[in-house]
Amino acid sequence: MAGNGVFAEIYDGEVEVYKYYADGHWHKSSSAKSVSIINPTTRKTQFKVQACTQEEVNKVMEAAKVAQKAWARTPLWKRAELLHKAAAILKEHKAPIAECLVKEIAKPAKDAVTEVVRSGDLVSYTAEEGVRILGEGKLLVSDSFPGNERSKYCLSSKIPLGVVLAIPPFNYPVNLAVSKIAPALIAGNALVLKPPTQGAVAALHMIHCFHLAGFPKGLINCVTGKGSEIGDFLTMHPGVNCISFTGGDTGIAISKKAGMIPLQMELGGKDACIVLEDADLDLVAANIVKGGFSYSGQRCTAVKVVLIMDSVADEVVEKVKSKMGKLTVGPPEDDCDITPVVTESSANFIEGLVMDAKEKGATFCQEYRREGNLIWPLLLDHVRPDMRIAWEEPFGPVLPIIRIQSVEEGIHHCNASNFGLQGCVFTRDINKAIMISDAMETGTVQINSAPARGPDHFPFQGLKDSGIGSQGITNSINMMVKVKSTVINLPAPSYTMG
Ligand SMILES: NC(=O)C1=CN([C@@H]2O[C@H](COP(=O)(O)OP(=O)(O)OC[C@H]3O[C@@H](n4cnc5c(N)ncnc54)[C@H](OP(=O)(O)O)[C@@H]3O)[C@@H](O)[C@H]2O)C=CC1
Ligand SMILES: O=C(O)[C@H](O)COP(=O)(O)O
Repeated sequence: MAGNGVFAEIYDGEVEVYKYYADGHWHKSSSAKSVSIINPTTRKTQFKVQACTQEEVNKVMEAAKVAQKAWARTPLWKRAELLHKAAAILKEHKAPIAECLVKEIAKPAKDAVTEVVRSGDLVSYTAEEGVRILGEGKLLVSDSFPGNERSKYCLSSKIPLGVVLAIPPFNYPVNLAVSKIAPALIAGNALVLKPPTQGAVAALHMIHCFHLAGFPKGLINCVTGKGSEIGDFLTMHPGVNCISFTGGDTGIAISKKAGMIPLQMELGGKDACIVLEDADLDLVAANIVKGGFSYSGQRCTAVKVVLIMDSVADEVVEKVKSKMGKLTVGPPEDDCDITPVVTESSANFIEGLVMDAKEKGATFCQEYRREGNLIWPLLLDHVRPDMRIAWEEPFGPVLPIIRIQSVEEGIHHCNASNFGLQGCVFTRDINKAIMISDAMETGTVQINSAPARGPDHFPFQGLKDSGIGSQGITNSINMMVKVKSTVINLPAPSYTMG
């Protein structure tokens, strides 16, 4: 059960508020204020977390800075050992953490468990990858540059950045937190996590698993509060040496305000699915349903617009409709496919897109139905570029289909988007697939499968408004270090003899 057993320490039962984590301990905020987490299904307060103060953030940053210096001196194999321990504890306690995900973000029960297990695996893989890539440096010799003899040896190695600020979004509050925490730690950095409000309690449980693993005090910290209230103070804090953020347009605002520090931004997407006439239409339909409706479309990598050749559109629409009819709709506890979207304002936003499409003449393949935050899956056919849903990201179970007359028209629509996260193309012709992939202005193109971030060691990046930098385990480790060179100057040129 959440907040019980080994997790009792993180909960203040008297006032029913979860504590925040700093300097190796669980604390109540001096603000005496809390932030409510609303269960998307019941629309009632499920949990409360501390509203941390600026003073508390200052203390966390100071402690993190001190702890980081000692951590950077900790042998790499020991850092990896602790990460492996945390991963095992996380997986051992998957049930109570998954329970939080069900209650806070209405993630279907089985997917909630998968998120925690995937997170444990990600932490272990990062430990292994870190040992490999951080254990190696480079030796450069000077005589490769014109005019030089071999009188200088340059040793370059990877050193930590300092304090990494991690801000994940609501849809993967555990997995997208550890995808920042583990690379930061293996690389010798300290970490301050600001979890999303919806998902904060799952994140606090996850942090407790790192606490139980025995990381040094002050190295890992988790401050809670509304992003709109403490977000700016955190992201503009002089103690922060790197920000790794996943979320929506907030990330664009952060990148304008942050100082001269490395940024890793994974933002929104409008992932297009381009379907050619020669595609395997059963495969297409299965991937449209999986890609468009998993976790009710609340994935940055969800299929968010289908661009389909007119000649095969009718057949695909029928196949998709038939598969959508089998999706179960209801509470996450029952492991339904479609569950309530995260907040009422999110449901209202989705409804706004649907009503705009209705007014402008889109074809509704199902009746629009909503109860509270629960929106039934909806396919909108004959969507045109003048409709908002052709461009905006619903982050809900509503999928537009735009019929195209040529592949060029599909590529043009995809590239006219301000987003450039992922996209996919369905065809049996690999040559065409490669050429379309090259033409699509997105960070990743999937051939004959729906977009997806995983496996978690694959590079994952967005172009344009979809992000800065690249994630994936290896890229995240490399992003959270800087290069240090030490140059050995020899008294005379020296050449290695054969
Ligand atoms: N490319 C990717 O990998 C992904 C992108 N996304 C995108 O994220 C969006 C949905 O996620 P959502 O969580 O609603 O995104 P938001 O951008 O609203 O929030 C993301 C995180 O930022 C915090 N935050 C809010 N305001 C500030 C601020 N001023 N300064 C610092 N942090 C702040 C939030 O905290 P709080 O909850 O307290 O407001 C939350 O932890 C969609 O657009 C989606 O496409 C989502 C997942 C993955
Ligand atoms: O937040 C998201 O939506 C993810 O980064 C996408 O992850 P997934 O493709 O594994 O669902």
